[in-house]
Amino acid sequence: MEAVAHQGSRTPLEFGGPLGAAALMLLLPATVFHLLLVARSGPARLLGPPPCLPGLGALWSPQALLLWLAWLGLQVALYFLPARKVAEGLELKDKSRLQYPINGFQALVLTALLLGLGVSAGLPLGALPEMLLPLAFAVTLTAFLFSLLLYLKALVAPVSALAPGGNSGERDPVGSTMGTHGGACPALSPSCYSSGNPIYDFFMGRELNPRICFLDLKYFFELRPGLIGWVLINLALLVQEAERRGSPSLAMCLVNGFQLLYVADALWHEEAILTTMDITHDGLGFMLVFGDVAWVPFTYSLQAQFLLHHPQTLGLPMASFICFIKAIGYYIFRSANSQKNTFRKNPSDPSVAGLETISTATGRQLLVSGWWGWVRHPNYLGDIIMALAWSLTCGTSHLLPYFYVLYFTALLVHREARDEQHCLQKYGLAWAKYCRQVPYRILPCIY
Ligand SMILES: NC(=O)C1=CN([C@@H]2O[C@H](COP(=O)(O)OP(=O)(O)OC[C@H]3O[C@@H](n4cnc5c(N)ncnc54)[C@H](OP(=O)(O)O)[C@@H]3O)[C@@H](O)[C@H]2O)C=CC1
Ligand SMILES: CC(C)CCC[C@@H](C)[C@H]1CC=C2C3=C(CC[C@@]21C)[C@@]1(C)CC[C@H](O)C[C@@H]1CC3
Repeated sequence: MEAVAHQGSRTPLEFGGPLGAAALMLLLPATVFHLLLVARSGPARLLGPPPCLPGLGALWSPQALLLWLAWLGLQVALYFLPARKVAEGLELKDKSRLQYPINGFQALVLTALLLGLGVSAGLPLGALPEMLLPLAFAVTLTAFLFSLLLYLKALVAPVSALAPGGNSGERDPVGSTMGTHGGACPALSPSCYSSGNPIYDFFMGRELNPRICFLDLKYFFELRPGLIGWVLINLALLVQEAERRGSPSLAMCLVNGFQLLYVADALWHEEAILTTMDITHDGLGFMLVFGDVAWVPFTYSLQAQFLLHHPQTLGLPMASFICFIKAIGYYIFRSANSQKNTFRKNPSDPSVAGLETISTATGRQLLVSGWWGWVRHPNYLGDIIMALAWSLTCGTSHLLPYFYVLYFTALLVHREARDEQHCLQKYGLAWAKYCRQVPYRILPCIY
């Protein structure tokens, strides 16, 4: 995922430029299908070939497409229900701020209630695991189609609506935009917000906050259909395991509980997503659309998929040890995220007022003690520790369930590098000082 410079440009393109983007557009869906196939195979080899390649008949199912569209429709409807709060996003280029409903947790609870009603009325939830392959196929097709519509929409969007980054349109400190055609280009020229390569722009996305009325597509996709869909798939795998074996295993219950906690936590702290680089910086293109709706539900449920086909007996001592690891990871993840969010909202809040800070030229401050004085991304460390706990529920006989830990570590290392660049641009010398005071990025004394 090394950055390459576009010809004549001053801003490097990400993910290896157009070639890398094209390769990822093939590789990411191929990985989803590979994992779905090997998880149900006897040897469950992460690196081996899948037992057999499915034909179009096994992939294409109109029912799966209908099910996916119905799920999407349900999540859209829940998005429009009255929210406990309407939050404002960060200030945009034209000085306006967008509004976002804070009702993701409510959507999760209502989905659970509707599902409960459905199951008591005879909905065969345990049949869902048999549909994972055609479902993933339908979701992948719609992700391609939807990204194409977004790409076309961005062609007619005003320049003020285009993403400042992800497509080599980073702002330099004097307000012009470092474009792709060599030298600084005028901030209002659309070509400054495009790599000039349709494949790259399709992959990275160009429009920052595409909306259909009040429906903010990026915010919606990042938190609703895929994230809640992940919990639903896990639950369906648990139900099928109970149907096959009389009761769900301890390992399956732990994975379901841990990942439900993770999703519920994200939805409970939904407002925090508004300051992430995905929302404030990246365009909405294939990477995020596919990542949100296909990659998250179908690969993040890998441990539960593996457990259905490869039952593990987990003794109480091992289960307690795994719960302990999960608790440590969650504690670091949640306290670090909350400390920064509280500090950003109100630096004089008693819980953060005593922490040491560095002032920056923007008027904002950086924490240099507490969690953020330990390493520069304590929340990533907590997240990786939790990922390890999820995989440990699957035992140590196979590498496959550890795919998530490996992928996730790579994702966060790459994300940390991108965030570092943004912070260096934003905070300049103050960021360099922070890096000197807190030299390690994610893992104390090592990285
Ligand atoms: N499960 C998954 O697939 C994924 C999970 N995640 C998780 O989502 C959460 C959010 O991650 P992400 O958005 O990447 O990044 P962070 O929440 O770590 O946010 C980074 C931002 O925090 C601010 N910041 C950095 N250092 C300091 C400091 N010392 N003091 C004050 N502010 C600071 C900067 O923004 P500013 O100064 O502008 O406020 C920086 O850009 C994490 O817990 C991560 O683990 C993320 C990606 C994928
Ligand atoms: C397909 C590619 C390999 C990359 C896709 C990336 C996406 C899967 C992730 C980008 C940022 C994400 C965040 C979350 C889920 C994964 C994606 C969408 C969270 C919502 C997970 C829960 C956390 O509490 C907040 C995260 C914010 C970023």
